[in-house]
Amino acid sequence: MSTNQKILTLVMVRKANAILLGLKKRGFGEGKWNGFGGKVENDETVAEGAIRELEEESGLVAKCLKKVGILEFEFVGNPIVLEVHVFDVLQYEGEPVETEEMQPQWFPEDSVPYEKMWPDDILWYPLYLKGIKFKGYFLYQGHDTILKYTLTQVDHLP
Ligand SMILES: Nc1[nH]c(=O)nc2c1ncn2[C@H]1C[C@H](O)[C@@H](COP(=O)(O)OP(=O)(O)OP(=O)(O)O)O1
Repeated sequence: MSTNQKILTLVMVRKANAILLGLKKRGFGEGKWNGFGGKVENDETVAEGAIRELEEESGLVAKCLKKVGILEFEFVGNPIVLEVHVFDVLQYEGEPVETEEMQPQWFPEDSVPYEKMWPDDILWYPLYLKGIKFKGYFLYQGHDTILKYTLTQVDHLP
């Protein structure tokens, strides 16, 4: 891993035809609805980081996770590349609770609040919701404008 790369997790929870999102109350992406997650610590695997962040931010304990995508984000003028590993939670325990970082809420899958989310979400959520694995790259100017991107379906993820 290059020193300019940061590994992050993004954990998606679904039930029936609804998806659980959290309104980020502070930090990176504040004010946006998003899945749960954050930075992977040095002493944990990416999957362990995903499980830890999900519990910290939503109160849910993931029992079974599947990696569904990898997204890379670059911001003009910033040498750091964010590598976000996206997981689907296949099984979990508990009920979502509001935490210091996130206010969780279920959304029907046909009413995802894309206008209040990262602008890349409307591009890759349709693949995610259909169960298609994906890899993406997005170059941002600020937090609202995507200058260019690539998004591809993949059969396998590392
Ligand atoms: N463009 C993007 N689209 C998206 O859907 N999720 C993104 C995204 N860029 C980052 N994320 C996700 C990854 C991760 O789950 C979260 C950022 O988590 P972080 O823990 O880094 O944020 P914080 O600034 O709150 O970190 P701390 O300083 O550790 O509290 O946002």
